[in-house]
Amino acid sequence: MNNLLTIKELDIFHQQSRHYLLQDINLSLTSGEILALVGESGSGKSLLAQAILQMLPYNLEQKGDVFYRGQRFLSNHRGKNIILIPQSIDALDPLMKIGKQIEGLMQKGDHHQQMLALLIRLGLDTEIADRYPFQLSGGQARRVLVAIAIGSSADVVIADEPTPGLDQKAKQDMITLLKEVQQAGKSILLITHDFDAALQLAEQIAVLKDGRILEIVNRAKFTGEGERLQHPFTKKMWQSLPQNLFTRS
Ligand SMILES: Nc1ncnc2c1ncn2[C@@H]1O[C@H](COP(=O)(O)OP(=O)(O)OP(=O)(O)O)[C@@H](O)[C@H]1O
Ligand code: NI
Repeated sequence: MNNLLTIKELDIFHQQSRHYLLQDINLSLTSGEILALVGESGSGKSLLAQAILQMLPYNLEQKGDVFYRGQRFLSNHRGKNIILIPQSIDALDPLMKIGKQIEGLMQKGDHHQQMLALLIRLGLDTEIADRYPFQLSGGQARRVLVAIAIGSSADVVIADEPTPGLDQKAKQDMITLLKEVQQAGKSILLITHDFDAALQLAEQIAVLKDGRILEIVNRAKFTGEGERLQHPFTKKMWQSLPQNLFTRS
């Protein structure tokens, strides 16, 4: 199996109190795959993204291993090999024009032309290349974050909560954009509380609860009343989807 990103026995804990936020996380992302990690708000999803990239807040510590293509992850893999689509659009550099931010992580060729082509491909007006982040709408800024990921040399994309509180149309647009990321040849670790979005995108779904992964389930197992699911929590999550509530009587 061609593993791009492997996470082994990863723990995250408070430096002072040794209180554990995440425990024994094991995941592997294969080439071309979308793997979803689904968990409730506050379950530690963003911290996991930060730990993978070695960007945890100073008061937290991590233990365990992260490998990129079999090599221990190093901070110079960040952006070049593994890129984050962050949860917050504030992650854009406020002082740099959008065009420059997209070109920043591109590797070869005519960056300017590639950048403009990307904007068009993602349904954005090329004029925004000359704007600053504060001049964009929230939806445009999210698209720009996706454009940066597609344009970068990284082949692993960690998408942290890409569909937060979006209306149905905006959410479906974002799902289409993430499929574009996959079609651009990248593998995605999709981190989300939106189980429905995860089911639409991912082949494998890891269920996070109380700091641990309960099970990693193939999408095909989400059928009927959930009889092929092992864990009661996963079953409940499946049965609580609006479309399943509707069909049950
Ligand atoms: N620097 C920190 N020090 C101590 N606790 C923290 C720190 N950062 C986050 N936490 C706590 O860790 C838990 C997990 O936070 P995290 O942001 O990873 O959640 P999340 O699953 O991404 O939630 P959401 O879906 O709302 O984005 C939360 O309870 C949060 O309060
Ligand atoms: Ni988060």
